[in-house]
Amino acid sequence: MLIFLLGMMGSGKTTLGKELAEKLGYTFLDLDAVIEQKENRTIAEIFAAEGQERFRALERETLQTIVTNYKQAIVATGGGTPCFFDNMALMNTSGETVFLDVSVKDIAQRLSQSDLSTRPLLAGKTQSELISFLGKTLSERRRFYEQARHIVASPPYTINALLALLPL
Ligand SMILES: Nc1ncnc2c1ncn2[C@@H]1O[C@H](COP(=O)(O)OP(=O)(O)O)[C@@H](O)[C@H]1O
Ligand SMILES: O=C(O)C1=C[C@@H](OP(=O)(O)O)[C@@H](O)[C@H](O)C1
Ligand SMILES: [Mg+2]
Repeated sequence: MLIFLLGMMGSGKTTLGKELAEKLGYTFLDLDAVIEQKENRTIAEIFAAEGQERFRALERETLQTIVTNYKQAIVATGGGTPCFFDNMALMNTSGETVFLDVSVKDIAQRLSQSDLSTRPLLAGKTQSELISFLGKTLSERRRFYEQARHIVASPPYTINALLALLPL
């Protein structure tokens, strides 16, 4: 089975995805990391050199390659993945989708302790700019995220909450 983790930057897709893959013995794929390997440059470098539009095209292409080549894996998507092209439909027809619905307050708290420069959409923002950007972005993206088959909406967002939802 393919399991796609969806949600905002900082919602824990990469962290929980790794843990879940280890627990289930599945391959773990982080969509951003696969793009970086393929391109031999970082997400920040892709945005800086070619802009978000090119990144979204690469993201779509990579998602399609994963869906074609893997039958069993946990896929941590990027925060924007569900919101471009028909990526949401592609994921819903290829496996199980889980939206990690973490509050803006919790996300901002987590991200303030991380290096924002690796996430080009957040780089250089103050804490109050970060909170207002995350709030606006989540309200625009929610309609895509809510197309996920499963939603994890209560803290502490553990893998046990994920395991309880999935038809394994
Ligand atoms: N369940 C959690 N509780 C608290 N902090 C978390 C949790 N999951 C992730 N984090 C922290 O939040 C930050 C972003 O996590 P990450 O997995 O990179 O998110 P995403 O891939 O969704 O952007 C990291 O610093 C990580 O250590
Ligand atoms: O929300 C977004 O548009 C993005 C999220 C990032 O992934 P994470 O959600 O893992 O930070 C990465 O794909 C890129 O910086 C754009
Ligand atoms: Mg990630």
